[in-house]
Amino acid sequence: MSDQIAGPTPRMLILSGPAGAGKTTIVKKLLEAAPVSLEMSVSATTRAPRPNEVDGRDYYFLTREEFERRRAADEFIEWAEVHRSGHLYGTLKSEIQRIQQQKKWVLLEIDVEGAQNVMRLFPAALSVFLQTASMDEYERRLRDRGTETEEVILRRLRTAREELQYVASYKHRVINDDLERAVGEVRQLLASREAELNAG
Ligand SMILES: Nc1nc2c(ncn2[C@@H]2O[C@H](COP(=O)(O)OP(=O)(O)O)[C@@H](O)[C@H]2O)c(=O)[nH]1
Ligand SMILES: Nc1ncnc2c1ncn2[C@@H]1O[C@H](COP(=O)(O)OP(=O)(O)O)[C@@H](O)[C@H]1O
Repeated sequence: MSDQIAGPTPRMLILSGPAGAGKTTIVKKLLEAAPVSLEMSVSATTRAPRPNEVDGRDYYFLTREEFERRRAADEFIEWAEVHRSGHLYGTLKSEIQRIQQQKKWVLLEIDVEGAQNVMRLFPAALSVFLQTASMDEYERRLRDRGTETEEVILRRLRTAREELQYVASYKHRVINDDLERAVGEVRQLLASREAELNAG
């Protein structure tokens, strides 16, 4: 599966967590400032873009046919159907290659299922599960964001409860109650891992 990717990089950060946990917010802050040079792998998805999203920057927005064609052509290192939404999400090999060629850290913001597959392929990757302080807080944020219907919110809450069972498979867990502290923790993890890799 990873055959086309030269030398599986240990410089990879996998970030997962329930919808509304703050992944997008934290990724944005990391891309603004981090102790290592890192770049986001832009995923492909069959879901529709939100009003502020740009094709090729936030996601590659594909039709289901195009996604399936690329999947059949073995263009993904992993893919998953997320949130029982019926929508497919996947990490393109070409993205990993593009970032590796620049000798940067690869940042993957992917769901728990996809993350399990990537961890198998790249066991040396740094993995972080992002959590909110409580399920109540999580629900409040999801509602405050105001981008989803009630049905979607309820489905995501169910998914979030299931996802919590995967926490143990991540190397680190960061609680995003205070945003600056949470971002600081992730930056610290990156710095420590980079120092470790440079030493060894
Ligand atoms: N497996 C996998 N999951 C992805 C990928 N890209 C995004 N996701 C996950 O898809 C889920 C939904 O993302 P999105 O539609 O942007 O909604 P959001 O979580 O509310 O921002 C999140 O859990 C992401 O981590 C990918 O390439 N592969
Ligand atoms: N530490 C925090 N405290 C309060 N609100 C936060 C915090 N982190 C993120 N948020 C807010 O929570 C909402 C969901 O965050 P978002 O980054 O979109 O989550 P995700 O990408 O995990 O779905 C957004 O409105 C965001 O501004």
